[in-house]
Amino acid sequence: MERYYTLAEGCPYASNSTSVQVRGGGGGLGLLQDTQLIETLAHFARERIPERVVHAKAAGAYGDFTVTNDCSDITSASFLNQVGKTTPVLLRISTVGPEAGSADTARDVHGWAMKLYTDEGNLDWVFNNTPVFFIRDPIKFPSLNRSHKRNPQTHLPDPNMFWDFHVGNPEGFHELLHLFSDRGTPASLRHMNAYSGHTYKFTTKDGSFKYVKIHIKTTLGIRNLTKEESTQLGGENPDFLIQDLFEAIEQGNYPVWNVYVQVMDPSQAEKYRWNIFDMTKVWPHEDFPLRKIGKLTMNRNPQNYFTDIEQAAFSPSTLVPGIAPSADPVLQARLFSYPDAARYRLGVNYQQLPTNAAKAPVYCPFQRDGLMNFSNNYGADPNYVGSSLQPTKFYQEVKGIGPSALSTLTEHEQWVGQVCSFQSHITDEDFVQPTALWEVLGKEPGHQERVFGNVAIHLRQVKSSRLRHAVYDLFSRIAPDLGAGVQKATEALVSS
Ligand code: HEM
Repeated sequence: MERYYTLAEGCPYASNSTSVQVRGGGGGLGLLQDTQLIETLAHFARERIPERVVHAKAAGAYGDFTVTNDCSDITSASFLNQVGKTTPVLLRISTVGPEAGSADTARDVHGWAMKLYTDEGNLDWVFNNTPVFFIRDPIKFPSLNRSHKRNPQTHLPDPNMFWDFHVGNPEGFHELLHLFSDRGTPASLRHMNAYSGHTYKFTTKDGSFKYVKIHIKTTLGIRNLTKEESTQLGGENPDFLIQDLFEAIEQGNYPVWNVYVQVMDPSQAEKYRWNIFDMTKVWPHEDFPLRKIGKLTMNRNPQNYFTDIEQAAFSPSTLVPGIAPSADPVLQARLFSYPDAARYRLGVNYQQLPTNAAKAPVYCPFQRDGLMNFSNNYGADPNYVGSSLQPTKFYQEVKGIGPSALSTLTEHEQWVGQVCSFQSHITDEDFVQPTALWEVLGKEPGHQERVFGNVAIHLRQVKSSRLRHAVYDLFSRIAPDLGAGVQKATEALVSS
């Protein structure tokens, strides 16, 4: 049958050329009975949903994760239990601070949110393109982001606020060095890495676990923009990165990443130089080499950006058996914050939206009703857990998993409790890894000099000389030549 337009309830939509009016005297009065006009205006005014408070601007794509190497010795995760096993994936790559309409080539950390639709439920990897973060105490997160966003009076991005926050919270200088290196302006999302940053746990069926950090590395090589290129592209094509990814996939030029883990035994964590719950630190590869587990291929563009990408909700708390959060306080806070954000942004039944719905069977009859519930709402099933009238098993009973090896776990948990008071102290140790990063940048000709200019163009806008000098002092704690180079480049611009 030939298709024709209808209203949302199905009534044929007559035509779009005239609204129903009482005409006379050269004008026309609208009628309440013109449902077509009222519906179209009312729906238009409600088309927008709140944009994400951070990570608003993004590209998205679908693809597959495939296991390439056996890792059943460190995790019981079903999607990882067989070489060659493939899991469908949704990926959303974002900038962090600026709004949805901003230029995606602007200098920023880039978010990497991945939903793996595994056969034991969804797993979200909500990562960044940097292996460390600005803070290690989650209570600072809203202040951090407000300082990167707009001034409450001028409504302008404000470098005074930005550097004021970071001088007051110098644990972020490791991440700042990443941000103001070339890595802060990727030339393409296909040529970019991503990192869990946080320590996670890979668990096995006997209840034992390893600590892991996850690395996703492009097979295409890293490519970055200079500040001149990123500024020019920001003006000429503010959607440059989205377009690059979309067109590459459209042309069958599918980007591929390898996925690795660094693996640490809990006993090693207790003796390690760096606190493994401190997200301003990495585990150097010479201490914990990368172990390959899989590969990721992005091979399908969204059919509809709003339903596939904008309505997607990712959370570090969306986990599957075999992967668990560590005691990193920032990660712990994130486990709460993302579902909370999704309930606000998308509504309480956001898990039912097609892009968020698990492909594995879901049976959650104790979570029902609520606004915009569009499932069958579990019909007549009991709405409380453990009914004897309609008995339902738990995962352990179905899978035959025994009690955990609790003795070692308990001892380790005591250690975990003791080491979690590290957040507010800054010591010289906090500058050791940034110094190592500075030396790595030095191996690439011109990169260190570009960092001077990248910081200077931003820091020059700070009015307070005291604040600018506090920034130079902190960069000097990483490396005297870094502090001096930033100072020289910045002050030259200030006095020009
Ligand atoms: C205390 C620390 C943090 C808090 C409270 C926090 C909170 C949030 C919130 C509220 C959103 C918006 C979610 C939405 O509206 O759907 C978000 C998005 C995001 N965050 Fe965080 N965040 C934190 C740290 C981090 C870290 C350390 C990473 C990376 C390792 C990260 C990666 C992301 C990504 C990739 C997104 C975008 C998700 C998407 O594409 O929908 N965040 N975060």
